[in-house]
Amino acid sequence: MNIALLGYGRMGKSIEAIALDRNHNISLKATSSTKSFDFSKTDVAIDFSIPSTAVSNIKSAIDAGVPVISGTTGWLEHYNDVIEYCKSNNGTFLYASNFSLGVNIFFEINKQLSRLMAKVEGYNTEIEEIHHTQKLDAPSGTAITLAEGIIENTEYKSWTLDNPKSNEIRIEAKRIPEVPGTHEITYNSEIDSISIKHTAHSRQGFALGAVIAAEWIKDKKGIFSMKDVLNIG
Ligand SMILES: NC(=O)C1=CN([C@@H]2O[C@H](COP(=O)(O)OP(=O)(O)OC[C@H]3O[C@@H](n4cnc5c(N)ncnc54)[C@H](OP(=O)(O)O)[C@@H]3O)[C@@H](O)[C@H]2O)C=CC1
Ligand SMILES: O=C(O)C1=N[C@H](C(=O)O)C[C@H](O)C1
Repeated sequence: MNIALLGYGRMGKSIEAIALDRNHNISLKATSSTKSFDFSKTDVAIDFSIPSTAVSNIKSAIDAGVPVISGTTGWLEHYNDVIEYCKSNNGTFLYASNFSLGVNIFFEINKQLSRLMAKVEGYNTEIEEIHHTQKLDAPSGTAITLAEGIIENTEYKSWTLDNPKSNEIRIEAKRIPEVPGTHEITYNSEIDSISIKHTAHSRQGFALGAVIAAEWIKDKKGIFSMKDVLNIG
């Protein structure tokens, strides 16, 4: 399969290594200096770029009739617009805030724990995420997905990075050099605390998940998520 990399930074390069290892070719390596994208030899596009350019990258692939997956975070206020664009152009699109298998299992554990915690009183929920200091967005896309999983099952209505109201989940975003991505959810009461935590040891899990998603989506039409790819949840 021929893969276009829309973004050739830390993730683009990790994806390239895994894609080549799985006998794929890289048809395009786009960076901030790439003027236009030539998709003529591309089967699937993978966008891991920056928040301000993700939407136009995704739409370019849809315009070219190329299935596109995106792992770029920090652009989700435009998610519905992209979905409408994809549907009206009969395109193929998959977004995941986190492509790693471990985190996608963690998303399901988070939802199950939140269902249990909704049945008891006296606990406050907090999410902590830690990433490297080059990260442009806060909170992480993964932390937002975790918060949404809790909101779905509890009385919480939204999340905040600031002082939380009683119906808000506080997300603390820490930036520490070289950390690939750590997420922890804690339920605190006066009596005890319950925590679940996922720690990425490298970017390999994100990159492998993205290549697996690209292989899966190649000949499909529509809007998908990692739940479709991994058949979990
Ligand atoms: N969903 C997931 O599993 C994961 C998501 N991410 C997310 O992926 C994104 C990328 O992360 P990371 O690789 O670490 O970031 P980097 O900063 O290392 O890479 C970003 C890349 O995007 C390129 N870029 C900038 N503008 C454009 C443009 N207009 N068109 C095409 N490419 C462009 C940059 O070009 P240049 O080199 O010229 O600056 C660079 O190559 C982030 O949003 C991050 O949060 C990260 C890990 C996992
Ligand atoms: O920027 C990163 O590095 C990461 N971003 C994603 C996010 O915002 O959740 C996924 C992963 O945690 C690494």
